[in-house]
Amino acid sequence: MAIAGDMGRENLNTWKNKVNHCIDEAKEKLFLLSKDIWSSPEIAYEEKLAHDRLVRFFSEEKGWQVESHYKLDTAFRATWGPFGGKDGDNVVNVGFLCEYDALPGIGHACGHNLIAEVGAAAAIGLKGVLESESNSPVRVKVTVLGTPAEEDGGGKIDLILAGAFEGMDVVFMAHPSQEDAVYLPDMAVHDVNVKYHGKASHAAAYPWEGVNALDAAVIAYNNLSALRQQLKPDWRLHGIIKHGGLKPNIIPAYSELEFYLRTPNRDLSCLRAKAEMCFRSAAMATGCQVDIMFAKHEYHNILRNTTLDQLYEENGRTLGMQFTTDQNVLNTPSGSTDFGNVSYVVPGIHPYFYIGSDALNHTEEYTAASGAEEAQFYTLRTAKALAMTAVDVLLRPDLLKEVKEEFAQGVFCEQAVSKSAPPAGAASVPH
Ligand SMILES: NCCC[C@H](NC(=O)CCN)C(=O)O
Repeated sequence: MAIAGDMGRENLNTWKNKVNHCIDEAKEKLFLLSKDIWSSPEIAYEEKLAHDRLVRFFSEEKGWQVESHYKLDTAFRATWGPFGGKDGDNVVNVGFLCEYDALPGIGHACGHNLIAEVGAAAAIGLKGVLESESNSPVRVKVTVLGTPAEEDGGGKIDLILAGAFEGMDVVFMAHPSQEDAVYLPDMAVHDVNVKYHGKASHAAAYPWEGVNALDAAVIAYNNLSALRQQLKPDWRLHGIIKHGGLKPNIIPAYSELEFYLRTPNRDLSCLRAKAEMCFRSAAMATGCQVDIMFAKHEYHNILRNTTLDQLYEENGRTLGMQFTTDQNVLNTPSGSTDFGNVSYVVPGIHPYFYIGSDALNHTEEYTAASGAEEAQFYTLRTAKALAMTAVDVLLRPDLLKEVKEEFAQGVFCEQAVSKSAPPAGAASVPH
């Protein structure tokens, strides 16, 4: 990777130091932003307070154009620029993503308040250096997208379909974890909701008149547990019984399950077909009617961009990050994210970051860690590494071209591998 002649390493370092300085200067208000989001956890598509708080944050900053309720009720967009370069130059549009949805019952147990903070901090850092350096060789626009509903539904996929990512050249976000990792293998996932309809009856007086929907749910659950043993080691299949009846002496007329089906790449069709047989056979065994409703969106696996990964790692190291080398962590399928779909439409990165705690995501301990002051150092360090990587993309000649070439090649290869994968945002499949 080359460094510009007249914009050599010294200049690059000056820019990066300024980025870090701007982020440090804003640290109090960034912590307040994060803490406010953390204190009022809201689930997917209901992040009204978080939306309003982030909109207020960017409206109070100078120079940002802020669009509330941008294409979705709880999404927003804040843009700054174009700035620098010469009139008529191509504009490089750098995107930072904020997530801010919480989990039901346990609040910000995945630390999405910190994702919002990282996105806001990195954007402020990049804008800060561009403003203070009047000689930006490229014409730059900074875009912050507030993307709701990562834990459920896939707000980023809604936004992709609504055109919100059009015109972006590169996109950055980071996710809290137990370690710093440039990349962890996030999987494709398709959520499915299953309802069994039976017939109520007195469970002791005339049980033979009933059709037991809870039995159907339990049989389906067991079918899927048996299926799991036959699946590839890197596939995942897991779920809950959401409704299982009202009272022991009423044969349950209704039950409901929710399952997530995951594979390492976008072709979920085989797992979907196998799971469907499990659900249908349980209906047949019990005489229930079944409704199988797949979620409207599938999440894709993340398409890696190693050019960006490498830069992020270099920048992170200069800030003292120690990236995990544990092969178990690096190669074990982690969860899923709707950033996977973004990674197929815009080149980008989604590194993971340590937040000062060994607690595991989706636990109450992680909720506490996400709101703790200790997480702040790591969160801002991550924002700095992202913004520094954006500086590399802007200042190093031909780097953006390299990033885009790798992206195009990656999309092409993935398409060849999973020819049968449905397009992003495939319609829900009622049965
Ligand atoms: N229904 C989609 C679930 C997404 C969820 N995401 C996370 O936990 C964020 C960390 N990757 C998941 O269960 O993977």
